Amino acid sequence: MLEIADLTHSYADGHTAIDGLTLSVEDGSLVSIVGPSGCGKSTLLRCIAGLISPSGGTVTLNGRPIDGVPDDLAVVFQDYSRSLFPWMTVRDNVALPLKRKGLSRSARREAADKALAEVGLEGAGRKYHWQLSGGMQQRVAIARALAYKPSLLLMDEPFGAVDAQTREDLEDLVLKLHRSEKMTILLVTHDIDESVYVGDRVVVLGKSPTSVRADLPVDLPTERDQIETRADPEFIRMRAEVGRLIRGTAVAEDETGTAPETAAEPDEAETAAPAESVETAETAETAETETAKKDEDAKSEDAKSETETSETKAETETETETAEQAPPAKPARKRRSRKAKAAEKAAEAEATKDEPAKDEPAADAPVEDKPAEDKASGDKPEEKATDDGAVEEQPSEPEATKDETAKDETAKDETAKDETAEKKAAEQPKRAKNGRRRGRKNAGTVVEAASLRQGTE
Ligand SMILES: Nc1ncnc2c1ncn2[C@@H]1O[C@H](COP(=O)(O)OP(=O)(O)OP(=O)(O)O)[C@@H](O)[C@H]1O
Repeated sequence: MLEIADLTHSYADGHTAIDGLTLSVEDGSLVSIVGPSGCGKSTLLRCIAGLISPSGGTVTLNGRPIDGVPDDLAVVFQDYSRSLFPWMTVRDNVALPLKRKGLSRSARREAADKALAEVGLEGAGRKYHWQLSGGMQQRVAIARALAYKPSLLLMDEPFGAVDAQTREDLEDLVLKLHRSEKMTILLVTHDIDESVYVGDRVVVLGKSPTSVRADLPVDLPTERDQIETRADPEFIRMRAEVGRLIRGTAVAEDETGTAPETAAEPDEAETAAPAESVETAETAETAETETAKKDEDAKSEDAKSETETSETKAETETETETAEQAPPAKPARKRRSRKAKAAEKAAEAEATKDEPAKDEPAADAPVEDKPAEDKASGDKPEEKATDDGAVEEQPSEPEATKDETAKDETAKDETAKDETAEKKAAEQPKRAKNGRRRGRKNAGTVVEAASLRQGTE
């Protein structure tokens, strides 16, 4: 049981996002949360996830006050590209949080495969997420939450970045998993129809500073169908009511002239600045989470190249190496010749092959085996890197490569652009490794803070 009592949160700049919000969520229910843009939905989820400490009130999960990210909680955010690691296979991404549960490697992989099968991605485990469509990537993110088996799953606009058809498929997937896994789900959405379609209840939040404006039970058959349910008179009535409540919030407050226009809380300014504030907060949060994850993963990845028994030693050595070598790694790279780079890539590819070869001899070649997808390996990571905190530093590498090519090579270097997909694939873990090393530099304190669990994104 999740219980939120008289929750209040004001940000450091004095803006109050939540004011006196009270809500109870029974175990096993799926509650949709809707509200006007900027009202405080994400702030509420972050308070529940323990990612921010509320200014006032209490949040308790199964009787325990939340004062950090609870162990049995998982979060799925809208932007899956931020939460999946490009240097890890889909399966390893899904298995990663399970380290927190102390499962053996084989148990983690088994659980990951099972979760992937549940979201319809059996067979995709050996690929990288950037080889998959947006909808498939979000399935991976859902599978990761699923594998973790949280008692509470928080979803913040989880289908906001996919097309309409995929969105419907994912809604049905969540409904199916909710029924089979019986986990409690809180789903924040902007989509009124979606809130009614998936929810057992729809909680409508009021304008910022938000509190619960209405808490409506959804009186529709448990089995939902995209065509029939949406044509159900009760569905139509509900969506109209929720719509009125959301719009009514703005109208009622506008009419009173109290909320938006006061100098104390100018709403226009709030919505102009907020977008950036929110983005900044999310980016920082994701970067922190990812840094924490990178740290965890880097330890594991480094250790993988050693024998099982020498894991600790490998980790220690790599840490030392990182501390000493990480800072100069980037400039040094720019000066390396193509020959040296090629040798390095080959070595890197070999190192990468070593790891899966232990458990699954053919698993190392998800990219190599698929020339058609190799183009993606050259393009997608760069794209992702642009807006992906985790990979933020990675894009500089392809750029650096281009610069170098321009400076040091002549027409011959045009050929370098046509490097085989194998080389690009081999380069991917290389970039990733550099990213991990950089990330690790900052990871200590984040891991110490420990508020960000592997199960959160
Ligand atoms: N880090 C922050 N510092 C200051 N104000 C913030 C911060 N994060 C959010 N806010 C403000 O708190 C309010 C609620 O933001 P929040 O992101 O929770 O709203 P939301 O309902 O999730 O928005 P949206 O529907 O647009 O996703 C907004 O006015 C926003 O500007």
